[in-house]
Amino acid sequence: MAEKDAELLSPAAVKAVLAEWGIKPRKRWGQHFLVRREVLAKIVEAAELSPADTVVEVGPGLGVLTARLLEKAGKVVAIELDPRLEAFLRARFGEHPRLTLVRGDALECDFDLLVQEARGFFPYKVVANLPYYLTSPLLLRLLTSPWRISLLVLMLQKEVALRLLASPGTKEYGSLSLLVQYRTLPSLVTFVSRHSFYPPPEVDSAVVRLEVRTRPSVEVGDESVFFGVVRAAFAKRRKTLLNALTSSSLGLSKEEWQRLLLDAGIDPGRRGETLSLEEFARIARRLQSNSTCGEKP
Ligand SMILES: C[S@@+](CC[C@H](N)C(=O)[O-])C[C@H]1O[C@@H](n2cnc3c(N)ncnc32)[C@H](O)[C@@H]1O
Repeated sequence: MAEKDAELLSPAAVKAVLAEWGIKPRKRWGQHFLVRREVLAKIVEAAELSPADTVVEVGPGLGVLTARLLEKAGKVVAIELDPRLEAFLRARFGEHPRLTLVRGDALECDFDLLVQEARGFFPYKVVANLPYYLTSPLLLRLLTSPWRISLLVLMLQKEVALRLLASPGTKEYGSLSLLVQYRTLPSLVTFVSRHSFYPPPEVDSAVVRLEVRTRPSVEVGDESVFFGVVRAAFAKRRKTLLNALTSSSLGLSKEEWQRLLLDAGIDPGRRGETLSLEEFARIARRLQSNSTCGEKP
């Protein structure tokens, strides 16, 4: 296995294996294979794996990361969409006793159920070099499902990584930053050049580590109200918070929003992108206390 690994860590080796198996990489499935040993090492290190860990890997591809996860973790559940790569992986890993290979779309899978079926341990970790098109929908699903995940270590497009880590008032800050920072403690592991992949993508990447919080970072009451306020504020980035909220479907008049924002200690003339998580939470809590009293402000 070690020898085979070494072979798959150069563009020439990956190219040759793909040709041998008649696999043409599909751009729309984000098939850019990692060929840098140091990056693999950083991903595995950031996941802090032990034999007590179960890892779900999304998109194992040719299995370079899978092999390293298997060296450190107790169990690995790998979900691959492409039947051609699934066939390759089955040949590569054989009947590995600690690997469960699932052929399917990660967006359709219930991760908790897969781990349970694989007799894995909870909470588990998610480690993946993600196809770019999948990043936002998958993150949304992973962070809004009641699944028992303790940590995510993900390779994603650099620009998306910067959005996850962004602070209020920056152009990268948006609803994805808020969701991630609400649910997790995010940190940057490393930036990764496009030349670390074969075939190289058109953008650079980054690895991020998202430590899932046991409790969200702020008290928001009903989360659907909180995320409704966040979505409304960012739907019209150029508008003031007052105008963005008034034109949303949240149901208050301009005067009502004006009063609610002032009561929450927030200047209605600010833009949504300048508000911190705590300030959004304050608006959401006010909105809920209004409606539970049956009285509009
Ligand atoms: C960026 S490549 C990473 C491959 C490998 N892990 C590596 O690091 O070299 C993304 C992988 O995700 C797979 N993939 C794409 N869409 C997927 C989906 N919806 N569910 C599961 N796997 C998917 C692709 O076929 C590909 O193997």
